[in-house]
Amino acid sequence: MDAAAPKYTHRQLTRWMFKVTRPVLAPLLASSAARVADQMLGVIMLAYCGWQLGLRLTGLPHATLGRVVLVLGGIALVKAFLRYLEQFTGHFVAFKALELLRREAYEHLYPQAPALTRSARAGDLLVRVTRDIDRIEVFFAHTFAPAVSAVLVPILTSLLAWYWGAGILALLILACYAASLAVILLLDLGSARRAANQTLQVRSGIVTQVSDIIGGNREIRGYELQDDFFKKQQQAEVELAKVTAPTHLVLGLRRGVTFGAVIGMTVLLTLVGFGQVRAGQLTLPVVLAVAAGAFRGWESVRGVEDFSTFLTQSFASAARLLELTSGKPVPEGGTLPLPEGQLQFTAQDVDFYYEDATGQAHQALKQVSMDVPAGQWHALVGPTGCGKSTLATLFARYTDPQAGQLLVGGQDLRETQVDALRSAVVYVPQRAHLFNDTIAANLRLAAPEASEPELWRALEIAQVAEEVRQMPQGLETMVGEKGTAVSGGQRQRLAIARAVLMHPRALILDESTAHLNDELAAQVRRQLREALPQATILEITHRISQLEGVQTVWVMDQGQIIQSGKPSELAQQPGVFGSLLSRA
Ligand SMILES: Nc1ncnc2c1ncn2[C@@H]1O[C@H](COP(=O)(O)OP(=O)(O)OP(=O)(O)O)[C@@H](O)[C@H]1O
Repeated sequence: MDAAAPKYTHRQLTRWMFKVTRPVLAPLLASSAARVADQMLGVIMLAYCGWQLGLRLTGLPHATLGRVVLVLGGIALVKAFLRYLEQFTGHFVAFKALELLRREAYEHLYPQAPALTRSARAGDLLVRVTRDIDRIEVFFAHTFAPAVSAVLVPILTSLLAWYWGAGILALLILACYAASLAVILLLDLGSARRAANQTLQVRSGIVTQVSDIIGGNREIRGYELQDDFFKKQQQAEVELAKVTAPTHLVLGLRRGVTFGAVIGMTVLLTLVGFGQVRAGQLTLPVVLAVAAGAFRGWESVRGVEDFSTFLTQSFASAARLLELTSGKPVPEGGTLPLPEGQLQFTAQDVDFYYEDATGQAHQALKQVSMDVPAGQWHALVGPTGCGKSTLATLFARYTDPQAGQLLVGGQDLRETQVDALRSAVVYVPQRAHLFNDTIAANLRLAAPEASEPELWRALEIAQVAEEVRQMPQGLETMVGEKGTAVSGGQRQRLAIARAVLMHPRALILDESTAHLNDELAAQVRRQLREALPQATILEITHRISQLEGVQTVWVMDQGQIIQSGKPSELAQQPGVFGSLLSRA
């Protein structure tokens, strides 16, 4: 997946962000109002100081120092309260926006799984649902209120100047603010936006690398590849420094421009103001009040500096998240209940393609047609990578084929209710995932109401009960992250036990006994057959010499079914099955 942002316009992204975070719009407005009021009080404070200084310099009646301090202290108190209000509502908005965005992401991810998780890079996915969401949150925390105050504070400041009779100075303030805003925003376009997109891409690559390193730690140590991986990480860091350089250049330039502009504006206002004082059109206190107030009001424009940086990053992140959440839910539709009775499966002229990271399609299944008779045990065999798992996941409707049709009990899978299908047709994947929880909790994922005796029964069928009994914590044993605290064979049998608890009408076992010795594997198969006498069982296996009780075997090669029949018949015929058998 590419992190390219231009897929969506800023308008589309803004509309999407506001749509997702609609519930926080009211506090967002409150936060913005508090910010504007706070900054305007800042303007008034400094203008008051300028005014009092002007009165003193011109010998006009002025307030005592104590009174000035009292007035400033009073304003400061209100200002502090407004600042607190802005921060409080701003943080409320930010955390609520985080929650809403996360919910939006996960709500859209689940319907796309498991097709999405089969193809997306796990690290990149992780970055999108964590870092990208954090960046979008910044849009609400640091972007909206500064944008509002950057527009309103200059207008209100110049209105104040106009109210004091300094019309020309008011116009000058507006012109200076507008020019600076334009420069800041223009300096941000182009290179900075591209840099933000590239940065996200590189960062996502780094996270993918890190998750790869953590996952493949044993291999890296085993093959002594630490230096290679370290160098790879270093290269990525260098790349990151390279792509972030334009952003830093723009930031530095902008900081210089804004600092120069604030000084320039204050000097200009003072000079023009003095001219007007000399011409008798304005008084010195007004000029000093306006110049000081305008100087303070600059804070609002400075906020735009940060805001435009955050905005660029937020848009880039929003584009990546929107791309993820707008992925097509797989599968869709399906209103018919599952047909009654034993389940028969049919594939008719099925083609399936995987898309790689560059968007190129690779065909995994070619014109596959097969009939899996109901209520018997069948096997799917073939060399590695020939398409067995792909075909099996299509029967559980993890995803849909690009061409052809799949039927269950004579009914199109696309027309069948997905929930009904998934609770009746259970696919036990090659690398079944165990969650970092107890054995009991992992089993109850399939059947939350299952009693302890039911759990033990399922474990017995899967031939793992004895081992669990011997564990000090028994059913309460933690399986560790990704089930690393149990052996590969135990993990597989726990996954089988979990499937058994669903009382499936059809079971697809994808190399589910690969880690077991022949004898244990045969026991598991026998127990399963006894426990699920009516179920249709399709087993993907490399254990080709152990197909006792198997009615039909399909042999696949390079995405096609090339042989099918009873194992004993196929063993007599020339072909792939015979040669696989001779090697077994
Ligand atoms: N998520 C994926 N993205 C891209 N290509 C994939 C993906 N999964 C599988 N493939 C490719 O599709 C083809 C069929 O893969 P599949 O896993 O179905 O084969 P298999 O027969 O089950 O292999 P094995 O016996 O090794 O498990 C292979 O060429 C594989 O590289």
